[in-house]
Parts: sequence; structure tokens; C-alpha cells
Amino acid sequence: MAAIKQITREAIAKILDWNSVISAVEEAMVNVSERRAVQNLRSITAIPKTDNILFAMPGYLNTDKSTALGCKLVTLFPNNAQRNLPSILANILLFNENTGVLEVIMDGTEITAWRTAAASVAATKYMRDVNSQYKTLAIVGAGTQAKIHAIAFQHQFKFVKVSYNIIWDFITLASNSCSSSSSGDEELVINMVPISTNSTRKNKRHAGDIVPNYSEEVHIWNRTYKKGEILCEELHRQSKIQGTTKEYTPFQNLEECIKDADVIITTTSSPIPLVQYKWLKPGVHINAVGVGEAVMELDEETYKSSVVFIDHLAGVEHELRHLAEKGVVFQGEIGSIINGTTPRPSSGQITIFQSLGT
Ligand SMILES: NC(=O)C1=CN([C@@H]2O[C@H](COP(=O)(O)OP(=O)(O)OC[C@H]3O[C@@H](n4cnc5c(N)ncnc54)[C@H](O)[C@@H]3O)[C@@H](O)[C@H]2O)C=CC1
Ligand SMILES: O=C(O)C1=NCCCC1
Repeated sequence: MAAIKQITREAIAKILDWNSVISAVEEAMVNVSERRAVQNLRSITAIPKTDNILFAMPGYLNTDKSTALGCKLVTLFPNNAQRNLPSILANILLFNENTGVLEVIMDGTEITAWRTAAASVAATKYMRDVNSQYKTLAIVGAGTQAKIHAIAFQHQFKFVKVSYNIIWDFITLASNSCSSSSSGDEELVINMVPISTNSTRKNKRHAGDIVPNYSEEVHIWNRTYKKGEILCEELHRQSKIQGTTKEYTPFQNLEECIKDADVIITTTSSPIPLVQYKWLKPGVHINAVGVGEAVMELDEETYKSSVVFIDHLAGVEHELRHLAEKGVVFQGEIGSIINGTTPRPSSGQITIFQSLGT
């Protein structure tokens, strides 16, 4: 038998790129919804007297493009941060579909992180009005999923707040006897296309001109503020290296963090609802990523007042019974919006993508 090929986490990290991962995930979501992919319920082995879990996630796919027989094995050890290890570690096994021989073992940790964020990106793209403008992204949590979601969402969408500054010229103002206590940094309009510059004065700024000022709005809240602050600093450093100026702001107060958000992503394991309906802006889209037997990051009112889509109906019915028992109605799978068999929710409605994972 041929040797088993091993692919390391580093090698995987080098070949992943957002456009390919997002389109692969969208295709996978459609294959799941059209029942072309065999995706059975995953098995969950909870280790007694701990919060630790081993998941086995087998799957099979046979399409014109590709055939694959595989199984992802994932461990979820929520206290691993204390050991300087990720909470979620994964390996993916690929088998020859004719002989059953194990051919590849590849690291699945990086793939799990990217895939989960890509699923939220796809859900946001397809559940929202195509013309939606996104100004503020709020992320709840500051672990692996929070970080990868921040990166994926900035790749796909531009969360930009446009404010306009008036250029003040104090000599002109004084001569016009105009008194103003303004700092000269007035926010006039938000979320507008910037005005074009007068062609005869191109690139020159004069007193009284209104100039656009772009700031990327990503808010992060974590139960320990320090961790949120460290993540913001890290994301800011990375964006500087990439030559973009993005602002990531840590919040002490969750309501303040999410109340203006156009998109919210929750990435914790909280069994006590964090997001409250009364704080939400109408028409917000929420990606609820945290998963667990009792995890419930959004309050009941939020779920009940929103259109909720999921990634895998059978899996959600099995694993998220606690939500269904509280009266949460799952409208359908994202794959059915992507393939056009289910219409997008209408704009103005609050929408939720309840992620389960694969
Ligand atoms: N839907 C999906 O496909 C996937 C879901 N997940 C889920 O996403 C969540 C986050 O995973 P990672 O980022 O890898 O974990 P992580 O351990 O790196 O980060 C967890 C974050 O949640 C916060 N947190 C934990 N418990 C909390 C609580 N009770 N209240 C408030 N904040 C709390 C922590 O402070 C930390 O910032 C987990 O629930 C995990 O099961 C992870 C991977 C895939
Ligand atoms: O890999 C996935 O998908 C996971 N989903 C839920 C939590 C563990 C990993």
C-alpha cells in the first residue's frame, strides 16, 4: 500500500485564500441542501467530568467536479487557552472511495477556522439584500473564531463609516466674525458616497471644503476586556502591515458594542444569552457561531423576532434541540437560498444565520 500523505497545518495555511474558500463553502452548502453530499449526523463523545468533546464528522461527495470520502475528527477543549493551545484542533482523513484505503491525513485546524468564517460570509451575502451597505461590524468574543471572522469579513465586505470634516480656516473665520466652539471635526453625513472634488481645484483643499474621512468600523467585545483589546491591537497591526488603515475598537459594554452594528457575529460558548433584542438595530444580520449543548448567545426574543437560517437542518434538529424547544423556528438551509430555491429574506427584517458546522 502506498504511504499515507500527510499535510501539515503550515502547508494548509499557505494555500488557503478567501475567494477560493468562500466559493468552496458556498458550493458545499448547495451540495448539502440538494442532498448530493452525504452528511450524516456527527458523533459527539463528551469526556465525563470535563467540558471536553471529541467530534467525528464523516462525509461523502460525488459530483461532476470531485469525489471525496472523508472524516474530520475535531477536539473541543475549551480550557486549552491556559495551555497556549487552540480550543479546537482538527484532523481530516481522506480515503480512496473504491478501496477504502486511507490516503491522506491533513491538519484540519486551519480549515475549520477558515471554513466557519467563510460560512458566515456566505450566509451574510445571501441572506441580506445585495445592495445592503455595511458600516459597522460587531464581534462578540475574542478567540480564534472572532479573529478569523474579523479577517474574512474585512476581505469580503467593507465596513466603512464615512464622516465628513470641514476644513476650518481660522483667519477667514475670524474675519467673518464667525464664532464656533467646534473642534473642526464635525461629522455631517454617514454612509454616503463621497462628493467628487471640483475639477478646477483638484487635489487642493481650501477652507470651507468638505472632505471625506473614512474609518473602518469593527467593534469587539469580550467578557474580559483585556483579551478584546489585545485582539484589536493585533488586527490593527496586521492591517497596517497590509497597508490599510482599519480601526478595531474594544468595548467594555456589550450594548454599546452592538447597538449600531449592521452585522453582528457571536463567537462564544455562552449558555446565558449575551445579545438582547432591545439593543438591536432594525435589519441587522447576525451570525451566531458558538455551538454547544447549552450554548445560547442570543436571547429568545431575538430568535423569535428574526428570520433564522442554518447550514444543515438534520444536524441542527439533532444538536440544537434546546433552541427548538424554546420555540426557535429554523426557516431553512442557506444552500437553498444560494441555489435560488428559497427567496432571500426581505430587507428590514432581522436575520440570523445559526451556524452548526461540519
Ligand atoms: N459553528 C461552527 O461551525 C463552529 C463553531 N465553533 C464554536 O465557536 C465558539 C468559539 O470557538 P473558538 O473561537 O475556537 O474558541 P476560543 O476558545 O478561541 O474563544 C472563545 C471565546 O469565547 C469567550 N467565551 C467563552 N465562554 C464564554 C461565556 N460563557 N460568556 C462569554 N464569553 C465566553 C472567551 O472569552 C473567548 O473569547 C465555540 O462555541 C465553538 O464551539 C467553533 C468552530 C466551528
Ligand atoms: O468543526 C466544526 O464544524 C465544529 N463545530 C462545532 C464546534 C466544534 C467544531
